[in-house]
Amino acid sequence: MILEALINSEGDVGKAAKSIQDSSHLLSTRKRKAVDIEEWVRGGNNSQAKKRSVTNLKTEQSELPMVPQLSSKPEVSTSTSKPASSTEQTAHSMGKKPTQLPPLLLSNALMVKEHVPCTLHYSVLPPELACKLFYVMSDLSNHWKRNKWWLFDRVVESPHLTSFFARQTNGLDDNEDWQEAAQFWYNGRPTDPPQKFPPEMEMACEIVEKIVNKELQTRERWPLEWAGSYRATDSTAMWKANVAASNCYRGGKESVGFHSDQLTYLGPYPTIASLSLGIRRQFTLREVIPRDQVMERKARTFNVPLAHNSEQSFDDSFQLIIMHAPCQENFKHAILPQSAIDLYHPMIPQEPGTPIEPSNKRINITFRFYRPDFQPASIPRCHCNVPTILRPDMKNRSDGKCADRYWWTCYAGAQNDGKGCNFWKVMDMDAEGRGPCINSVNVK
Ligand SMILES: O=C(O)CCC(=O)C(=O)O
Ligand SMILES: [Fe+2]
Repeated sequence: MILEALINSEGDVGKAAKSIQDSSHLLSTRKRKAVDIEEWVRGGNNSQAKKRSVTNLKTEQSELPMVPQLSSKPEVSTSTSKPASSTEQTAHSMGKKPTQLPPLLLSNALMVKEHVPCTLHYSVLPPELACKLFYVMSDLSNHWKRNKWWLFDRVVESPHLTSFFARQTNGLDDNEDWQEAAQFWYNGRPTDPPQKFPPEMEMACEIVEKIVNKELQTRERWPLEWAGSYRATDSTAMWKANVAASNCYRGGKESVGFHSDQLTYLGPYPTIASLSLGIRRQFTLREVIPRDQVMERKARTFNVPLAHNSEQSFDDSFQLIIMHAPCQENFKHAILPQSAIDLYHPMIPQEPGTPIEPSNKRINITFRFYRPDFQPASIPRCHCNVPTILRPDMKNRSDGKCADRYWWTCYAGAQNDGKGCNFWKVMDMDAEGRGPCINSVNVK
């Protein structure tokens, strides 16, 4: 409903807020309205969010990627879009959301594979490497930051710490200056120069790449996936990581709300390999129901417990989850706050001869491939002269299976008092000279 109000008011946040206020579909108290906005930020229908009081919201806002574009009014022809039927429009304008089913616990790798476009992998790293990597990242995280952006009339912060790393080379050639040459943008502003992969992260990445490539051999490929060649000793390599985003959650309260990862530099149908170290937390996935199926399908939430690498003796100890295509297009994911946690007991002390200190931290490293055909220089700019972001049209999946349309939209508002422009453009892979993609090289 909030997104619709924004569209109807041509991206004017003030007008949108006023129309929501006037709407008879929302409850009348200010408190309830704030909770609705929170639900929207988190992707909606989250019973935990419903229970939280307004005063908690400030510390529990989710990170940027899930915030819909603040100016979503199309300024180019939408002739490729499928008009909503009147029933859908009525359902949508009444703010109806698909009924939720109770969450399903995916407690083993088979269940994960069956229900979501992800795979789970056990005991990925040698236990000592996993422990050392935890210590390295935990120390580095003392200097990490919370993401900040504008939401309506206030600045919000991500409820966890985050940092960005770039690998020595870009995965395509020996160019070691690639990250200095590339100015990435995030949250509507240029990012700080990325850090280099520490040696332990590089070792972990090489192991993760092998697992991802083995898995990809067995999977269906999607038309717009990258199909270029990688610099790899293994000629069968279908995926390389050249960047990593890392998150640190201290205790059970730190979290990340429902979002799908920004595709601006990843391109459509990315593969993202997400490694968990430290305390066990639950990874939650929720399908986004296409608009034309809202009346007949129910949305389900899936919970996947993710544990530290070295807990290999337990059957339910997972440490690497690979989000395959089309996870970002069809699902949102989150690490929701939890009231109780078990401390992590590292297997070796940080310094030889010192006592082992239990920790309440979870470190997550998501290894990603930034595509050469989605380099910063090739990203269209909006009327604010800020690089746009690439968003999948999750709600209008015409075959009901995957997004077939992506938009470039203004994101300048995230750093500019919430004020962006109306820029909105359909991404056209061929016309923009992007690729090669799986569909153009005829690989199944
Ligand atoms: O911590 C996690 O497992 C998820 C992190 C995440 O979703 C992200 O970095 O985009
Ligand atoms: Fe994410």
